[in-house]
Amino acid sequence: MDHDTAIVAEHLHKRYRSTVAVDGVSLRVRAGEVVGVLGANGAGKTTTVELIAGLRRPDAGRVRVLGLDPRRDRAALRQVLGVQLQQATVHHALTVDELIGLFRSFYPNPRSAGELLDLVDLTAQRRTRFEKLSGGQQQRLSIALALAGRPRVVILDELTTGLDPHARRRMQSAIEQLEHETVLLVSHAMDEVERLCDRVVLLDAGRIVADDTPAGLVSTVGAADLEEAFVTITGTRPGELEETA
Ligand SMILES: Nc1ncnc2c1ncn2[C@@H]1O[C@H](COP(=O)(O)OP(=O)(O)OP(=O)(O)O)[C@@H](O)[C@H]1O
Repeated sequence: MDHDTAIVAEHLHKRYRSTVAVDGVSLRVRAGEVVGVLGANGAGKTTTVELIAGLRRPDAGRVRVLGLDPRRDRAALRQVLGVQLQQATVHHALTVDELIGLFRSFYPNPRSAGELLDLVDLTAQRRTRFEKLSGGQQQRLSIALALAGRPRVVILDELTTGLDPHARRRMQSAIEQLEHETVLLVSHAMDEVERLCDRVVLLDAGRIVADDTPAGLVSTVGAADLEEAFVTITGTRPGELEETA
């Protein structure tokens, strides 16, 4: 893998019992690129990023993140990869300060607690236990925790879903401020993808059906905007459930 490449996924397959979730996904992400992963509900986005993060084992295929095998090189990967998932799995009785301190302690050169609190606008909640935070605040904290160790690669699964407009803008500008990081961003918000992403991959039934810049995708199908391109290619709207046979 050359130095320019941050993520390589080759021919990934993942099945859950009778459901084929990921059906031959191959993807290459250059260092510093911000790539959006789009698709209807159930298209395989979360499974794909979980395979890349090493949280699930592919049935077939190969993943490398900065040259590391996510399952074999777990400890090394944890130092360079930050992951924000839909379901936070943190200790609910700990306060915001304690969780940030805990995550900072995992890394040799973490972002400061003040910077992290400011980034996600939780300074006023720093002494609040996780379980007492609102859903949106918990989500913002999980973004701060994903960024605590200055990861070189960041995986964000639904960065702003469920956040109010102010918090959405705030989280998007936090991601815009990341300068050298490689970002894989699962999103249903087409405005967010157009704003943040250099490139988008569109999944449909576990396969990549488009891989282009947002503008390239729009012009290829002759759409007015990314949302219309999404509808044209997948036959569903972003966030809508995919038709199953
Ligand atoms: N743990 C699991 N066990 C069984 N089936 C699963 C599991 N996780 C996902 N699936 C199925 O695999 C398919 C892909 O799911 P996945 O969560 O990857 O899609 P997604 O594109 O992230 O969807 P969403 O937009 O709703 O988050 C779906 O049909 C889903 O029902």
